[in-house]
Amino acid sequence: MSSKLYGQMRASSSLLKRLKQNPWLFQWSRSFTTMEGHRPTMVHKRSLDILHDPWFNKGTAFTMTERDRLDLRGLLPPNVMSTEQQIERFMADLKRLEVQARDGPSDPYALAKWRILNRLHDRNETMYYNVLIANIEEYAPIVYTPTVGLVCQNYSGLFRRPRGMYFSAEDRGEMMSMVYNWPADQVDMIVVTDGSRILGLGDLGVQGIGIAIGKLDLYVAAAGINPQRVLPVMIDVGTNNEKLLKDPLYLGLQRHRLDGDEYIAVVDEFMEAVFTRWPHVIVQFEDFQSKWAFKLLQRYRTTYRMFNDDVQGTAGVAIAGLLGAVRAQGRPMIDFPKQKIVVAGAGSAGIGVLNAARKTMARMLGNNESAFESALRQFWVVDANGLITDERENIDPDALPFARKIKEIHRQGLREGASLVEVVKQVKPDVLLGLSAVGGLFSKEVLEALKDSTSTRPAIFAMSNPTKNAECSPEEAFSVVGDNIVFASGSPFKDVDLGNGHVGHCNQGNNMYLFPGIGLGTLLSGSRIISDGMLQAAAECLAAYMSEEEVLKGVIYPSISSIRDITKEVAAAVIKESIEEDLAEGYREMDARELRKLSQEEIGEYVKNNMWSPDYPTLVYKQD
Ligand SMILES: NC(=O)C1=CN([C@@H]2O[C@H](COP(=O)(O)OP(=O)(O)OC[C@H]3O[C@@H](n4cnc5c(N)ncnc54)[C@H](O)[C@@H]3O)[C@@H](O)[C@H]2O)C=CC1
Ligand SMILES: CC(=O)C(=O)O
Ligand SMILES: [Mg+2]
Repeated sequence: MSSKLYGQMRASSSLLKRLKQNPWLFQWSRSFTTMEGHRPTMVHKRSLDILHDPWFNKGTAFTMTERDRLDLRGLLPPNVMSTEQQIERFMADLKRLEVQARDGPSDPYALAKWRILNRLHDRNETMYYNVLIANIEEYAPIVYTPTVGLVCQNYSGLFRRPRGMYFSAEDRGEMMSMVYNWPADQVDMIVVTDGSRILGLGDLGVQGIGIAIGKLDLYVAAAGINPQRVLPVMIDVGTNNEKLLKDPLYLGLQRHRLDGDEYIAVVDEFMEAVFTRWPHVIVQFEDFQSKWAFKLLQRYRTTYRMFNDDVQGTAGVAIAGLLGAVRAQGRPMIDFPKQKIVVAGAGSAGIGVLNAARKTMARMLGNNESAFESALRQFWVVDANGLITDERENIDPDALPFARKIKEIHRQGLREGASLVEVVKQVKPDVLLGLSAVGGLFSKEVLEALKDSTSTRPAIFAMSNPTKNAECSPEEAFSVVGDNIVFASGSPFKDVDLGNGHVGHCNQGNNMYLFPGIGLGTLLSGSRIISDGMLQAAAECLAAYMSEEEVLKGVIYPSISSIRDITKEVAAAVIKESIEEDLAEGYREMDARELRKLSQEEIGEYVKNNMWSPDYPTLVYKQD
């Protein structure tokens, strides 16, 4: 105890008296003076308990040695901040909010709403999910696209309390033990990203954890996964975003991304660690750059319960929408293989959609090799370098099957690298689908060209996220191409008033209609892996969800207000398929044999009964 403080205490007889009567006050004063004297403070807690205790929490300022001593490694972003930096980060964020509230995005208060919801999430999960579920239409655009994009872009400023785990390149060799720093013994769902391609916003490094949190919010709200059993994960292998590399307040590793075998070794170690601690967990890969999205999917999909949402979830949602667009023309779904489809964007999402659409067409055409080959003639793929043909040098192997033969293309009046507008003019497609991350790519000229479509009802899918990356808005589409189109976008837009009491319907074509059901169905079936058949069953279920009357009105996806119901149906379809493929091993007391005995209706009940609802449980105190 410092002599100065001791002297002050002696001088205060009333304080001494109070100290004698209240020993805890004495303890407090001792710990205060020891802190003054830089002697350690004893704490009787570790891990998240420390971070959730405002008395002891230092947040991002915990040093690495303290993080190891207190079981905090992995529970905080890896860059250790000084006190000054912490304050600077907070102040910079506060200022940013003021600017955004003045002249920010379309909803200037979106970020402020996110903060308020996030604070509630930190304080009271049951209430948070109650609010989210009851107001899903209003708040999905806040916790998910588009606002989650803004949140990720500003995450280093917004970060307050940790949520989820960070496995960084600096944690190599430690992951198997640090996974035990997570307090929950049971984890059902992990959403993991490496932050390399967040929505259409590019490499956001460690800040991409926001997307994993947003996706898991939908897992809880739509699929009824217990919020205590979800885990958002960031694998921080560095960033190639030069702005973040130069920003002293950036919370992630400030080094260029690991690549090649070093990168794979980190992801391998993470997968091994989480499946060792939680053998039944399901891992959703989210927003990995295409370079790794396909490779990691192939690497893990036959050994682990995992899927890639951008490749596989998006594909299923697109197939459901494409089949809806055929029905909206008043034609049977079986006419799908006759559709001419121009796809702008050949990344993880675009190629995922193309592969699934090709397979669906091939199945409808007889499911043989020639059907598989002839289906390819229905697609024209345009990327940043224009139309992809077999004349293209250094073609991405995943895009190769969709490269058009140059002779055929010349006959159509096209060439290698032809622009999107040229392609639309020559092909006159039934469908124009964008997964390019380029806002406004479907320019007035492109949309004008689509007016010559040979379809009775052209379909436009502007699927890139967030809102500013949409290839066009519904207003632009309806006003240029005409009232008789089908329109879908990845982020939500309002319906368009076409005048005379008519409404141009804006569908939200987003993988949120499938991933929660794929996860829930896999969990409740206890399927060993997530097969193509299970994903196909999910897509078909979504396609069949819309009534004839709805699709004829151009409504090809459900309203988000029914997301819990559609998720339940999708989960049931996934379970049924996993039983048929003999992959289901059961879940808890519902073993594989019992599962096989369930009727369609009983599977539906089983799903419903296992969905978590935000009701306060009765609490009983138990001493240690
Ligand atoms: N609606 C939904 O459910 C989903 C939407 N997305 C969105 O799709 C977009 C793309 O995602 P990824 O495929 O993973 O990205 P990516 O970066 O792997 O691929 C982007 C592709 O667009 C191409 N591209 C760039 N400029 C172009 C141009 N001017 N014209 C034509 N193509 C161009 C690139 O060459 C590349 O092939 C993102 O905005 C993402 O938010 C992704 C998954 C789901
Ligand atoms: C929706 C989604 O997964 C994406 O834009 O990446
Ligand atoms: Mg994604």
